[in-house]
Amino acid sequence: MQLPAAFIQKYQDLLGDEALAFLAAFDGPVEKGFRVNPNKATTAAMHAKMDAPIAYSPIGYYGKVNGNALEHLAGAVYSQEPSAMTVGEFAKPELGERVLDLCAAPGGKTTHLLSYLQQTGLLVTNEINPKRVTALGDNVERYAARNTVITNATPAALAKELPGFFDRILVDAPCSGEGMFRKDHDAIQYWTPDYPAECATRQREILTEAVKMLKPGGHLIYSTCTFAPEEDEQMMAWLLATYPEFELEALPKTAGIADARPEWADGNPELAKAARLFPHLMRGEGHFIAKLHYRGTDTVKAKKVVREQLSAPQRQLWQAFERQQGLTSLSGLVLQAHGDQLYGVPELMPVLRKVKVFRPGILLGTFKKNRFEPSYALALASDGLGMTTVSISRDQWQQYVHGETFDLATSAETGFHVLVCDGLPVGYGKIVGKTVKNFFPKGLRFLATPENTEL
Ligand SMILES: C[S@@+](CC[C@H](N)C(=O)[O-])C[C@H]1O[C@@H](n2cnc3c(N)ncnc32)[C@H](O)[C@@H]1O
Repeated sequence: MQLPAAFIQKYQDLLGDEALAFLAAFDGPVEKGFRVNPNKATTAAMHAKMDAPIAYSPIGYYGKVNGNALEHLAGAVYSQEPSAMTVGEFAKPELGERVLDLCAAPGGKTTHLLSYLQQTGLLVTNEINPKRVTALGDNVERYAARNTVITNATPAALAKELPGFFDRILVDAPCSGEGMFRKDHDAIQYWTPDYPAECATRQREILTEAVKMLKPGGHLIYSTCTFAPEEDEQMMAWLLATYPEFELEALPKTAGIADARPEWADGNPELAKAARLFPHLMRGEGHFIAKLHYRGTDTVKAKKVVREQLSAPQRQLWQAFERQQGLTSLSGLVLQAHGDQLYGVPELMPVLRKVKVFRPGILLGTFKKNRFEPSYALALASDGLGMTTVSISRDQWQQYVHGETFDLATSAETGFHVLVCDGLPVGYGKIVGKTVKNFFPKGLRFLATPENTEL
C-alpha cells in the first residue's frame, strides 16, 4: 500500500524498531467480523458461522456475513470489524442506564449498546450529519429498539437541553481515520501532516459538550480509529488537565490489545490505562479507546419527561389493534401521535425543545381512515410482546422481501400477523384465508435468491 512519506516518517520516529512491523501490517489482509444480537433468535446458519469467537467479546466472531441475508435484515447479526467491537465491550452499559451515543452513524456501536441494554433504560443516539442519520435509523429499527430516541443535532444543542443527564456517554469521534487505511484506501487521500491536529480541534469541541451531559458518577468512553497521538493520548491528557474530576479506568488488555503510550503525550503514566489496537499486534484494524469515570458532584434538576399525545379516536383505533394482536406488554413507552404516525416514546425521555429529533421512539404504525396499520419496526420489535405470529419458510421469505403476495399451507385468522422465519420476526403480512398480503416496506424490496441471501 502506498502510504504518504510524512506518515511513514512520523511513525518511524514514534515507534522506532516497531515501525517495520507496523508499516508491514498495512499490506496484510483486512480482518472481518460480525456480532450476534443476544436478544434475537440464533438460526442454524448463524451457528455454522460462529466458529471463530473473538476473545474480548462474548457476542463477536471473526468472519463475514451477507447484508442481504435474513439474519442481517432481521437484526440478528451485525457486520463489524473486530477492533471496533472493543468499543462496545468497554462501553458496556448496565441495565436501566441512560446512555448517549453522541457520534453514532451508521450505528455499529449503537447496536452493540442495544444488545447490552436489552430494551431497558434509555439510549439517545445522535448523528450530526442529516444524510448519515438515515442509516442509523435503519440499524436501530433492525435491532428492534424500544428504548431509543434518535437525534440529528450538534453536541452543543444536545448539551444545552440535557445537562447532567446521562449515566454513560460514548464519543466515537470523527477522526483522521489512519486505522482504517487498510480497509478504506480512499481515506489516505484526505491525510496530510496537519490533518490529525485539525481533527483534534473538533474532538476537543465535542468532548467539551459531552462532559456537560454526564451525571455525577457517570462514565465517558472516548474512541477513535486513528493512530495519531494528537487525537488519542494527547486528547486524553488535555481532558484530564482541563477536567480534574475525570479519572481514567484501566481497560482489560487481551488478544494483543496494548496499553496506550503516555510518552506520546505529557508522560502521565495514567494514560497507559487506555487501550491501543495495532494491526501488527492483533487481528483487527487500528483503534484507540479510553474509559473515564466522572467524580463530579453537581446534580441538575430533572427535566420534564415526555407525555402522551393521542386523540380519543386515535386511542380507540390503537386499543382495537392491541386487542386484535394480543399485544399485552408494551411497557416503558408513552404513546405520541406525530401527524398520522404513532410512536412509542421511551418514558425516561425528557422533552426536547430545540433539538432536531429524527425519531422520537419506535414507530408503531400509521393511522389510516378508521384503522391502524402497524409498522415494519413494530414487527421487528415484536419478540416478547405476545403478538400473533405466523411462521413462513425461507422460500416464502424470499417472495416476501421481493414484495410478492403468497399463500400459506393453511388459512389463518384474518388480519395483520407478524411473519416469522426461522424464529426471526421479519415484517407484517395481512392475511385473508391462506393469502398473505405483503407489507414489507417498498423501499427495502429486492429480488432475493437462495444464493444472494445466503448468510
Ligand atoms: C467514527 S464515526 C461514527 C461511527 C459510529 N459510532 C459507528 O460505530 O457506526 C464519527 C461520526 O461523527 C460524526 N461527526 C462529524 N462531525 C461531528 C461533530 N462536530 N459533532 C458530532 N459528530 C460529528 C460523523 O458524521 C460520523 O458519523
